[in-house]
Amino acid sequence: MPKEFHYHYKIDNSTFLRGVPMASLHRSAQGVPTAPHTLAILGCGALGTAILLGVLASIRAHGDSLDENETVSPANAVATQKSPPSSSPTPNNFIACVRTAVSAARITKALGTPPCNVTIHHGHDSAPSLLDADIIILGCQPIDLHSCLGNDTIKAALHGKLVISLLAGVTISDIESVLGWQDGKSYVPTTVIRAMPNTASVVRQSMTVIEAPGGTSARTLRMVDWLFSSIGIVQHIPASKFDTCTALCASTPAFFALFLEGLIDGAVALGLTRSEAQIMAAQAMKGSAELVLAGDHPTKVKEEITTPGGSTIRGVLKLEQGNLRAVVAGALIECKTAAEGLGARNREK
Ligand SMILES: NC(=O)C1=CN([C@@H]2O[C@H](COP(=O)(O)OP(=O)(O)OC[C@H]3O[C@@H](n4cnc5c(N)ncnc54)[C@H](OP(=O)(O)O)[C@@H]3O)[C@@H](O)[C@H]2O)C=CC1
Ligand SMILES: O=C(O)[C@@H]1CCC=N1
Repeated sequence: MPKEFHYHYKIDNSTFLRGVPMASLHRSAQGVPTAPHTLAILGCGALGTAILLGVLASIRAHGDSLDENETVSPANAVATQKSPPSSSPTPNNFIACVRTAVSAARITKALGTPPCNVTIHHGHDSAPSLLDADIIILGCQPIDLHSCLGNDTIKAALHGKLVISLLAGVTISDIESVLGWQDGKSYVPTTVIRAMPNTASVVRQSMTVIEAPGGTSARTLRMVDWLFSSIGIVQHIPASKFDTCTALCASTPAFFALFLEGLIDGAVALGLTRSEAQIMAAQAMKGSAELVLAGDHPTKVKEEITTPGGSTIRGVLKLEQGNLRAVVAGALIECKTAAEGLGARNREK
């Protein structure tokens, strides 16, 4: 039987209630502390850790009231939360579950000294830790869905709770069928929602799409919107668009990273240092994105820079010799198809 380990972080010397620093207890409108609310990340890998760090940073930025007035909210986002749900408790207690000690150490290192209560659990049976959780973010690889959720102790620990799946290509019904009880009962007592953030969650700049089945309670929707809008922008989408949005929201940071690498290599070839080129290229990319988020069409951004007979159009035409836009569109389509495949592969198990 594998050994299970727990690491508890105590941030200051304040009194702890069920492991939660008194200073971090959520207060209702009347100023009365509500019960601790626990968010677990089952499969706290690259993305789970980015979300955990982003949410903790959000809480740090807003103090013990968890007031979320600072959330990113562009005019065209369908759903963003500017404030935490007043009628539902927001998480103030966190559990990160992974399989291996190496991954637990990675999270420990990433957390540094967090001003919040976090428990890290590693081992192959996360069920005891999940008993304490109210909301579970599922962050394992799609191929690990069955090994992660498939045993009865885990299912029992999830009974009646909210599961937010990050898994690419894995549908809500895929998860519900894994959670279905083996004794023949057809109902699924766990609420399952899909969310597709990206690794910019760690700097609270994620683009997260959410699929919530009809009938999801308003309270649950407020909670999920608050959670992901605390680390970026949130948009609700139907199931039919999910794989496309997975490619567009979750995979494209890797595309942009490639573009940045090309720019940096070019700048280095021209004599800049890598570090100065990196900041300049990334800030130029960020500023361009901000212009589009502020309402400028990409064509306008391009046309305002390409002065007649100028230098920029020469570079743009060079990119078009490489068929840039068609290549990028094709890469996105490939990504979407591959995301669908991740789910299908899982169903064959
Ligand atoms: N990376 C990204 O940018 C994005 C990823 N996604 C989706 O998010 C999910 C996670 O991706 P990513 O973070 O990159 O993957 P990782 O491989 O980095 O993380 C997966 C984690 O799950 C843990 N795990 C697996 N099985 C169990 C188990 N039975 N109990 C507890 N922990 C378990 C692993 O632990 P251990 O390390 O100890 O083995 C690992 O830490 C995937 O489904 C992916 O499709 C979605 C959007 C973006
Ligand atoms: O590449 C992957 O498998 C995951 C899914 C979306 C982003 N990263």
